[in-house]
Amino acid sequence: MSDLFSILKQKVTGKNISIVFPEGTDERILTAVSRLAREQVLRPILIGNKAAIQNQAAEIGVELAHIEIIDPETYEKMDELVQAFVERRKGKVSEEDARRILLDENYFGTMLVYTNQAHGLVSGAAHSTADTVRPALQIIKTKPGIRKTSGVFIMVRDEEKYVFADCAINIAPDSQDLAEIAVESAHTARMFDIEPRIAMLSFSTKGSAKSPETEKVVEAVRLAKEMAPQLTIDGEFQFDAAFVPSVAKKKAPDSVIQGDANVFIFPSLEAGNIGYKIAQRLGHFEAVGPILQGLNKPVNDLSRGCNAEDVYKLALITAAQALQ
Ligand SMILES: CC(C)(COP(=O)(O)OP(=O)(O)OC[C@H]1O[C@@H](n2cnc3c(N)ncnc32)[C@H](O)[C@@H]1OP(=O)(O)O)[C@@H](O)C(=O)NCCC(=O)NCCS
Ligand SMILES: CC(=O)OP(=O)(O)O
Repeated sequence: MSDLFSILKQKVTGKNISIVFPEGTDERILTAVSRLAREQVLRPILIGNKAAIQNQAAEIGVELAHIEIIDPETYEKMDELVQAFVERRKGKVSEEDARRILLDENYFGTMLVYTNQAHGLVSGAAHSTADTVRPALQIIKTKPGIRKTSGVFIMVRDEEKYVFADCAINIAPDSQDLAEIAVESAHTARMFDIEPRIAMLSFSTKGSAKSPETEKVVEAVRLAKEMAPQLTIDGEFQFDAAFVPSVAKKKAPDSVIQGDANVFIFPSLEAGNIGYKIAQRLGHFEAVGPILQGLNKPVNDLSRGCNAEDVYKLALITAAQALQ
C-alpha cells in the first residue's frame, strides 16, 4: 500500500470510527470489511439480511466475527428512524412513504449516519451513483455556505498523486459551480498532503479558442480567485498546458501554473468521468473515489467497476473525513 493510504490508516486506527456498508452481500464489500475489522482499523456495519450475508461470506471464505449486521426489515428502532426521516424531509414525504423508502439499504444506511449511529457510509459497488448519493443529498445535505456537493477522485500511481473533479455528480456545472468545485477540491487535496496547484480544464488555453464553453471556464477562474484569493489556480487550460512544462511555456508562458498542476477541474461531468476512467484504465492510475466533498457528514460512492482494495481505501478516506 502506498504511503498515502498507510498514513490515512494510521490516522484512523483506534478511533472507533463506524462506517456503514449498505451492500452487505457484495463480495468486494465483504472482503474489504472483513480486512478492516481484522486489522481493527474501524468498526464496519453491514446492512442486509443476516442469513444472506453470512451465506455469501461463507461461500467466499471471509470471516465476519464481531461485525454488526443490521437488517432494515427487522430493525427494532425503525419507528424512530421513520419519524426522523419524515422530519428531515418535512412536507416532501409521508410517513407511509418513509416506511417504504427506508427499506432501501442506501436510504437506511444514510439515516444511520444522519442520526449519529455511524460516522460515515460507503456504497456504490452494486448501485449507480444516482441511487447511492441521492439519499445523502436529501438527508445529509451540504455544509453551510456550500451550494453543491461534487465527486473527487484521488489518482495514484507510484509516487504520483493528483486530484480530479468533478467526475461524479454535477452533469452540467456552470461557472459558479466550477469555482466552488475548485475551492472544495483544494481542501480535499490537502487531506492527502497535496499542496493544491489547480488547473481549470478546457479544450482551449488562454483564449486559443472562444465559445460559450471556454467562456464558462474563464469566468469560473475569475470567480474562484475571488472566492479564495490565496489559492494557486489558473485556466482555462488544455490538459497538456496544465501538465507538461514545455507545453506550458509555449501556450501559457505567463501563468502561475507552469505545467505543474496537481488538481484538475473538468468543465463537465462528461469530461471528468471519461477523463478519470481513461487515466485509470489506460494510464494505470489507481482511482480511489468518488469522494463526495462539501457534505455535512462523509458519504462516499464507489464505481461499480471497483475491487476490494478500492473499497478498503475508500473506507479509510471516509473514516479520515469523519475525523475532520
Ligand atoms: C446527483 C443526481 C443523482 C441528483 O439528481 P436528482 O436526484 O434528480 O436531483 P434533484 O434535482 O431531484 O434533487 C434531489 C435533491 O438533491 C439535491 N441536490 C441535487 N444535486 C445536488 C448537488 N450537486 N449537491 C447538493 N445537493 C444536490 C437537491 O437540492 C434536492 O434536494 P431536496 O430534495 O432536499 O430539495 C444527478 O445529478 C445525477 O444523476 N448526476 C450524475 C450521476 C452519475 O451518473 N455520475 C456518473 C457516474 S459516477
Ligand atoms: C464513478 C463512476 O463512474 O461510477 P460507476 O462506474 O459505478 O458508474
